[in-house]
Amino acid sequence: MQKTTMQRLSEEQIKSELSRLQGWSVVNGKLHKDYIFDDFIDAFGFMSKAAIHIEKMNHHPEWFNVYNKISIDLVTHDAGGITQNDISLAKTLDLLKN
Ligand SMILES: C[C@H](O)[C@H](O)[C@H]1CNC2=NC(N)=NC(=O)C2=N1
Repeated sequence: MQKTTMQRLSEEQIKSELSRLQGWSVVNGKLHKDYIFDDFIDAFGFMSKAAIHIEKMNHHPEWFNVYNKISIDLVTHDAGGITQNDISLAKTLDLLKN
């Protein structure tokens, strides 16, 4: 698998990206959002659908599911911070959620 070098975004760049996203914030240095679904089946369906895109992007979320809730944290481990890959994944997840 090819490794792409990704630059950590600056505080300013993150702030500007956040202003164009809905419901995302930075928590403990990671892009964070909680999604609420009707039930577990809906939440799990979303995760399955998202998994296809995640694999294609080769960029993986930290996520935690309990029943109808998915708590999502996005960070680029290779870069040790938030990169454009995290922004792209946030946008992809939001599109799949709606
Ligand atoms: C080898 C492979 O490209 C890396 O491990 C990828 C896979 N998915 C990844 N996902 C995330 N969130 N951060 C990474 O640094 C990362 N690196």
